[in-house]
Parts: sequence; structure tokens; C-alpha cells
Amino acid sequence: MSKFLAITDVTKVYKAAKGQSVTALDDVSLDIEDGQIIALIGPSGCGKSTLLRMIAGLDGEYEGEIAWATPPKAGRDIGFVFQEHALLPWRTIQRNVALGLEGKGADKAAINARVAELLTMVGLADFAHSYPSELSGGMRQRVAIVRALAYNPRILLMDEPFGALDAITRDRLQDDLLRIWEQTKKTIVLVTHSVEEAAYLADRVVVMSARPGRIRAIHNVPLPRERNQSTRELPEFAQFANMLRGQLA
Ligand SMILES: Nc1ncnc2c1ncn2[C@@H]1O[C@H](COP(=O)(O)OP(=O)(O)OP(=O)(O)O)[C@@H](O)[C@H]1O
Repeated sequence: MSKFLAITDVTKVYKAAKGQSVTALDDVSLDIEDGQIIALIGPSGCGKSTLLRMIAGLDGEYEGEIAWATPPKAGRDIGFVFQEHALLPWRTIQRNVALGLEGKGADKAAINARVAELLTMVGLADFAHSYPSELSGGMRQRVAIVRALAYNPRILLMDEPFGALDAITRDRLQDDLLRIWEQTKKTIVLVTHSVEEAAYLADRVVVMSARPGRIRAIHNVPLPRERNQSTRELPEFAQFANMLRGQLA
């Protein structure tokens, strides 16, 4: 496994109104390996979303360094999935997924083939011509994930992607994500509030502490791949999740 991204001593200060400022990230350093799933956990306001934004290049004003082994191309190499699916309500599912591919030089037949492949991957081929309002929350979020994968980004940044879903749907989508990851081996950085989700999905878990946001600990997840529902039954799973919970307290 090779180094993909090196975050070194990154400090981010937001200048707020009335001259006040908020240190959202304080001297954060983290190496991300190619093909790994990294989970970021920490109390509300500790800077998890800020760190994703810095990695995504959405805000270039920070101290420190974010160095890529191969610098990403804008709009192509970084896929983003948010808590709310952010699908366009007036476009069909097929055309929502096609969004990232249009205007990138691919012809219509190639785009349609790629979209069909992606929708099949998440079991939604039959919904290609439906509108987002006709799908459940879990189905919409699966569309958001494959839309982010459509242009084959090198990294997927996910900010609480399953946070708005009920527990059963959430478990199902975690398995969908693992299956997609097994197939694509994308590098994934995932923000979550759930220690179980972090333990189930990640290779490494980064625990952050609040105000100012610092890295408290980085853990290798002591669970074998491939993971599936029986992983949740392992004593190591509960032990690891409990240990993470203790570090958040
Ligand atoms: N655009 C902004 N302007 C000013 N302050 C901001 C801005 N964005 C975030 N902050 C502040 O930076 C800190 C970190 O916010 P961030 O959203 O990164 O935290 P988080 O860990 O993702 O929180 P949560 O888990 O609640 O989503 C917070 O104190 C927040 O108020």
C-alpha cells in the first residue's frame, strides 16, 4: 500500500464576525494510504467536516500542508457524498447519476452504459427513470454514492452519509458501501458519529477532540476483511467500539 495523501500540521482558523475567530483544526497531521477506508470520529464541532473540506480543496485558506502523491484534477478525482443526498429533484435517477459525466467528453451511449452499470451495482437499475421523490431515503443515498463514483474519482469523501437513515437501512448501506469498496478499492475518508459504523467500515479510525480540533488517537481496526454482518458478532468488534466510545467521552 502506498501513501496517497499526507496532511501535515494543518491549522484552520475561521475568522468570524466581530473580529472573533474559531480554531477549527489545530496542527492536524494524518497520512492516508491508497485504497484504505479512514473514519473520522469526534464530538460535534471538532472539525471533521472542516478537514474534509480542506482535503477536497473547497477552502484553500489554512496553514500547513496537504500533499498528494498525485495531485487531484478539479471536479474529477474527488467524489463527495453528504448527509443529505443532494440529488436534483427535476432529473430522473439516471440523469442524476449522469450529471458528473456530462460535459466531460464521453458520448451519450458511453454515459448510459456507465450509468446502467452503476445503478446495477446498487440494485437500482429498475429505478433509472424514476424521480428522486419516488425513492426511499436509503435508495436516494445509494444513488448519491454511485453518482459520486460515476466519473471514477480517486478518493471518495463522505460526510455523515448514513446519518439521516434509520438503523436497518443504515446497516444495509454500510454493506453496500463495503461491497462497492471491495470492487473498486477506492480511498475513502468518512465522517461519522457512530463508533460502530467506524469500526465496521474502516481500516483506520481517527479520533478527534473538540476545540480546538486535534487528533487524539489513530487506531488500526483490529478486524479481518472481508467484513459482513457476522463481523458485528465478534467480541473484538464490541471491544473496539467500546474503546472508541471511551475516547470520545
Ligand atoms: N464557515 C465557517 N465560518 C466560521 N466558523 C466555522 C465555519 N465552518 C465551521 N466553523 C466552526 O469550526 C468548528 C468545526 O466545525 P465542523 O463543521 O468542521 O465540525 P464537525 O466536527 O464536522 O461538527 P459536526 O459533527 O457537528 O458536524 C466549529 O466550531 C464551527 O463553528
